Amino acid sequence: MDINLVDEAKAANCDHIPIIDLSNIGSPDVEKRQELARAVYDACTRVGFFYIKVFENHGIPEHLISEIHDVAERFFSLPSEEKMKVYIGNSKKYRGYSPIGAERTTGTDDNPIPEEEAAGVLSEAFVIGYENALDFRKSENDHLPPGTYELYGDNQWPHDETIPGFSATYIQYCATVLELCRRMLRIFALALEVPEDYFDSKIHNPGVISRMMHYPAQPVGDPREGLGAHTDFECFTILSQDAVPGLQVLNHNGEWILAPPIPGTLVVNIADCLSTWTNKKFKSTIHRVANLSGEQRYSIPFFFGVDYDATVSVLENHTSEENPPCREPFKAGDWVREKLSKAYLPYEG
Ligand SMILES: O=C(O)CCC(=O)C(=O)O
Ligand SMILES: [Fe+2]
Repeated sequence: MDINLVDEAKAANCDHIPIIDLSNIGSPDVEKRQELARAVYDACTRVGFFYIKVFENHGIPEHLISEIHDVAERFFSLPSEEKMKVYIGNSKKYRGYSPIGAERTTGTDDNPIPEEEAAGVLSEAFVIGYENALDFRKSENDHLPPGTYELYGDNQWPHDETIPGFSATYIQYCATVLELCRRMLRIFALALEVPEDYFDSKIHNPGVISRMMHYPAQPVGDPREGLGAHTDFECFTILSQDAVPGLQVLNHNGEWILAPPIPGTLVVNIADCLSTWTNKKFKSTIHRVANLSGEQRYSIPFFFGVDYDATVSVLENHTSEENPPCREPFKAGDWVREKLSKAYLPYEG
C-alpha cells in the first residue's frame, strides 16, 4: 500500500496490538470500570485493534470456542454441492454460503473500491445475520420489526443430519458473544465520556452479522488475497481465529503488522459506525488476510452493529469548531445494506 495513502484514522499507531483484560467489565466499582475504559480508549484511539482475554467472567466458555471451530471445519469440508444447498445467491439478505472468489473486497468508507476493479477473494464464507434465536433477551413471542432494510432474519441453515448440532452451536456462540458486545458497548460509552447506557436504547434488535471463514493455503503465484484491505462497517468486530496466523493490520508507516493468534484471546476491532460516532477518534483500522502458512486457516468474525433503524451521528462532545462532524447522520441499515450489496453476490431468484 502506498504510504502516502495511509490515513491517520485508518491506520494503527503502533507495531503490535495490545492485550486487554476485561475482568472488570462488570465491576460494581466505577473506578475499576473507568480504569478499563482508559485502557480501551488508548487501544481504540491509537490502534483500533486489541485482544481480549477470554476468561470465564467474560461469559464465553472456552469449550464453546472449540465447538464453533469444529463445526466450521466440518461445514467447509462438505462437498461443494452440499454447501451450495445454502448458497448466498438464494438469499435476499446476503445470508448463506459464499464460495471461493465470490466475495469482493469493498475498501473503506471514504475510499471504496469501484465495482469493476473489486477482486474476488481467496476464501469461502458461511454468513448469518440477526434473528431472535441469536439473542438471549428475546423469546418466541418477540417479533422483529418488518421491512427494516430487509436485513433481519431468514438464515439458511444446513440440515442437522448433514452436520449435527451446527445451527444450535452457532446460535449459542452468537448469543453468548452478543451479550459480551452489549457489555463492551457500555465500556466504550464510558471511554467516550457519555452516560454508560448511552447506546442501550439502540441495541434492541442489533444489526449482528457473523460468518465462518475458510482460507485455503495461499498457492504460490496466486495474486488473489485471502481478504483484501478493508475496514469493517458495523460498530465493532469480535474475531475468533484458530491457531494459524493470517490477519494483518495496517500501521502509520504503511507496514502490515501481524495480529497472530494468541491462545485464550479473541481479537476486537473498531468498525466504521462506531468510528463515526467518535468523529473518527476511534480508528476503524484497515486490515486484510493473507494465509501464507501452508495450512488451512479458519476464523469466525462476529460483527456487532446497532439496530438497523438507529441513527449514527457524531457525538457532540467529540466535535468542536476546529473539529466539525466528519459525516452527516445516517441510518445504520442504509450503510450496512450498501456495503453488503457490494461485497456479496446478489439474490439470484
Ligand atoms: O479472518 C480474519 O482473521 C479476519 C476476517 C475479517 O477481517 C473480516 O471478515 O472482516
Ligand atoms: Fe474485517
